[in-house]
Amino acid sequence: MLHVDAVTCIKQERCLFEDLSFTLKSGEIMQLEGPNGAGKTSLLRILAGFAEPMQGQVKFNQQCIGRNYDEYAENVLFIGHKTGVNTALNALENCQFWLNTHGLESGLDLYEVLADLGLVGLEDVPVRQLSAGQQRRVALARLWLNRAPLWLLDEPFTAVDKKGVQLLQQRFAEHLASGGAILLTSHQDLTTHFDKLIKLQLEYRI
Ligand SMILES: Nc1ncnc2c1ncn2[C@@H]1O[C@H](COP(=O)(O)OP(=O)(O)OP(=O)(O)O)[C@@H](O)[C@H]1O
Repeated sequence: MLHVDAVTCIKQERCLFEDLSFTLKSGEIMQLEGPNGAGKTSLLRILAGFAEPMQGQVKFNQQCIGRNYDEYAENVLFIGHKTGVNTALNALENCQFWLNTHGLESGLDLYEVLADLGLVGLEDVPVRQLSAGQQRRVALARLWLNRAPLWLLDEPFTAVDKKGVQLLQQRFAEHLASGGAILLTSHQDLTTHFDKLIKLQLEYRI
């Protein structure tokens, strides 16, 4: 699904990674590990097409992602540190917005999705009035609303409690079983066993 070919990234005259190559196939989950500043977010942003690598290529289904970016964007779900949630809107309105912008009629009961995420009774509260973990849960509702096969998730468990982490990993398993692929950064180990878990370590280079 995703093919990273000899990618190099330099920021502020520091080489974060050089000649990095790997493949992520359907059904596989990759955890990017490494110390703060190693370049995990920088790599995810390159894979999402938000930043250009200094050298190398990123291919999705054999095609360079820049070649038909709009098509690629439909196939990838990126959830970064900035969650993309409109905090002036409530959880339900955010979900409706995501469904509308992706042109999806999911047929899902949004109240049910938000209930699964532990947001019962909070659907109508502006997101800015929710706790950090609850705001993160609203952002992660996109994992239930999106049909993109490739998920790029930057620290998805930040501020999420243990039960929430379990729920997310359950969702990951469903996504992988239906042919999706996931690349995530996380400073904590996954607690669910995934048969096809690949770990990629980025070192802090000086
Ligand atoms: N917007 C930016 N402008 C310039 N340099 C940046 C920018 N963002 C990050 N960097 C540089 O790139 C390096 C790698 O940052 P990055 O966010 O990719 O690391 P990370 O491995 O995701 O770290 P963390 O674990 O803290 O999230 C940083 O040390 C910083 O010097």
